This record gives sequence, C-alpha cells and structure tokens, in this order.
Amino acid sequence: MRILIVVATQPEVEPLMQALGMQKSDEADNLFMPRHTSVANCSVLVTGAGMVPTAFALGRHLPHNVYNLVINLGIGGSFDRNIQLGDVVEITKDTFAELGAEDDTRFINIEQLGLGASIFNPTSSLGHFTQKIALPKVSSITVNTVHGNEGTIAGVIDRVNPQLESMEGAAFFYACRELKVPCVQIRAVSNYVEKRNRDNWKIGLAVKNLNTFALELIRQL
Ligand SMILES: O=C(O)c1cccc(C(=O)CC[C@H]2O[C@@H](n3cnc4c(=O)[nH]cnc43)[C@H](O)[C@@H]2O)c1
Repeated sequence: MRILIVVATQPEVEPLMQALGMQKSDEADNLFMPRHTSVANCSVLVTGAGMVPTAFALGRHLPHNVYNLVINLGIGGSFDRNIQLGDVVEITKDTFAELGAEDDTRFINIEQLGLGASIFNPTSSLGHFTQKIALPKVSSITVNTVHGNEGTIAGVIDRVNPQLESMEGAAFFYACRELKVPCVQIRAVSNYVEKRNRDNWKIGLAVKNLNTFALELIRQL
C-alpha cells in the first residue's frame, strides 16, 4: 500500500520521520522517503503553510505519482471546548471560510455569489482502511488569517459553526478531489481559537499525539 503524508511544516511530523528513517528524495527538495524501503511504503511531502502552497505542491506531485491513500497530518486550533488540547481528530468536512464577498457587515459566501464551492469533504475515510482505530469526526474551516480576535471569532462561529481551523485542510481536500486520489485529514489540537496568546498553545503535546497516532496507523495499513 503506497501512502503519502502531506504536511505544512516538517516539525509537525519530525518524530514520524525519525522513526521511519526518512531522508530527502532525489526527486524534490520537499519530498522525503524512508532510507530503507522495507520500513514502510510511505513518503512525506512538506508543502509549506497555507492553502496556496498546499494546492500547488499537490498539483505538481500527484499527477506523476500513484498512491492508495494520501493523508494530511497537522496541528490545528479548536473552537470546540469539548475537544481537549492534544486530542487527535479526523476532519470530515472543511470550509474555505473567507471565500466570498462583503456586503457591508454581511458576508456573502461563494455559493451565494454563484461563483463556486467553499465546502469540501475527504474522498475517503479512516474507517475505509482500518476498523482497528477510530477518531472523533469533526468539521473544520481553512483560513489565511489565524483567528485571534474575539469579534471575528464570534462572527465565524455564527456563520459557519466550525469545530476546528487550519490553514490547509480545504485546499488539501480540493486538490485530492480534483486529482481523484483517496484522502483523509487528521489533526491534533494545539490550541483553542481565542484572543491570541501563544503561551497557551500546546504544540509539543499535539505533535507528540499526532505522530504516535500516525505511526500506529501506518503500521495498521
Ligand atoms: O513553533 C513550533 O515549534 C512549531 C512546531 C510545529 C508546527 C508549528 C506551526 O506553526 C504549525 C503551523 C500550522 O498549524 C496549523 N494551526 C495551528 N493552530 C492553528 C489555528 O489556531 N488556526 C489555524 N491554523 C492553525 C496551521 O495549519 C499551520 O499550517 C510551530
């Protein structure tokens, strides 16, 4: 089974890359493969943070490579206080929350404008590949600007009511759908979406839990 892990930044999957003995591939600077192919049939594509780098990296890589499953791994912020910092979740719906137009104080989404779609789903699911490990299924939004203001946070909750946010998820789903590749998105919660306070972020915990889960998943597949 050929697996591609897609990640915004290398530190988010560094423990997994160490455990699988990954090294830079000859093919591209942002692609990593196990030094010994017997370890796992799994590559890592580091895209850079944000939706444009993610879509571009996937649009360049996927047409020339065949995978049975493409997994977006990353950390994210939670709007939902029932989700604990460090929890690992499966994203089953992701929305480009800023895609649209302002009409004074009213937001008109891209569907209402008749110019396209803002909501995307994974082309596969964890449950399709394994019954042995399951995660809570949550909805997310994808943003260019990480929320850190109480007014804009209240606004997006009122409009979209998301549980999580990231800077890549919906672009990942979009690219995989367009290129007809089975995909899932797994995130670990590093912070709550609130008035910005980096001291409250638990990036280390989120990265540890994300990588523990990902290694177990790769062993199951
Ligand atoms: O500073 C570090 O040590 C460090 C280690 C690993 C990753 C980072 C990042 O900055 C990752 C950026 C990545 O995180 C996602 N993210 C995390 N929280 C949020 C949020 O509240 N809203 C939106 N995105 C979030 C995002 O997908 C970034 O690409 C730092």
